[in-house]
Amino acid sequence: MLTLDKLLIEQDDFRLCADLTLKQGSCTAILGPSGAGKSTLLTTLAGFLNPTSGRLLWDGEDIMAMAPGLRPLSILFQDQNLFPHLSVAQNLGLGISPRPRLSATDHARIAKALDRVGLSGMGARKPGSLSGGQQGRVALARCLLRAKPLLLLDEPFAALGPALKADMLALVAEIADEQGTTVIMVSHDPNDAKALCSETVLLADGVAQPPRPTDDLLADPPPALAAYLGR
Ligand SMILES: Nc1ncnc2c1ncn2[C@@H]1O[C@H](COP(=O)(O)OP(=O)(O)OP(=O)(O)O)[C@@H](O)[C@H]1O
Repeated sequence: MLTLDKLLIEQDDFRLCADLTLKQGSCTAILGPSGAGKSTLLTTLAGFLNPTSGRLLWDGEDIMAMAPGLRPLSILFQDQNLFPHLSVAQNLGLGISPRPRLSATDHARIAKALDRVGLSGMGARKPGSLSGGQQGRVALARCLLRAKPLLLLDEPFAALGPALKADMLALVAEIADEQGTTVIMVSHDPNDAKALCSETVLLADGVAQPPRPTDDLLADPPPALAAYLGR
């Protein structure tokens, strides 16, 4: 269970309060107008930004004092964060260990992860020689290898066409299901929320509201969400 306990995030004159709980293994979308603080919230969960006050608990343990790399989570951004000078396999190796030299076991795990995301045999390629969709798969494979219990997605597939994006969301759902991962996904597209997330947190007017069933929220959106959806 992930608990945002009276979290207050402030940046200059921006303020966001979050007091809510996400169930283990759940998949939650974060929807809200531009500038509402969706990315800021993920950045705070990931440990790159300190909140002004409040606690962040994973399974009852306060993880706020943990450095980003030690938190029980992986984060996937739109730009995928792949190192261009490293091969796909080396990029994936960084998900397992910071050592430059990988063991035979590491190589076997990397090959299996590549296979899982449909990129068998592409380990020697450089990210620049892959399509955007393939790069997304590599980044997802790296999260798979890290095998952290929490996966944060900040619009990672926004640049992909609708069919590819749907494929990637389906793959995330499958992998999260297999690993029992708790997923939090920022998106601008309510259809993404519907496709992947049974629950949605609405961010508006400085508040992250407790999660509600996505279908209910979209069928009867509160005014801030209705305005955002153009209804
Ligand atoms: N480094 C920063 N310093 C000060 N304010 C910031 C900083 N980064 C973001 N903000 C402000 O925080 C607020 C939330 O920004 P954020 O990027 O989290 O919103 P968002 O909901 O993800 O928006 P979008 O949907 O447009 O990506 C905005 O008002 C933004 O101007």
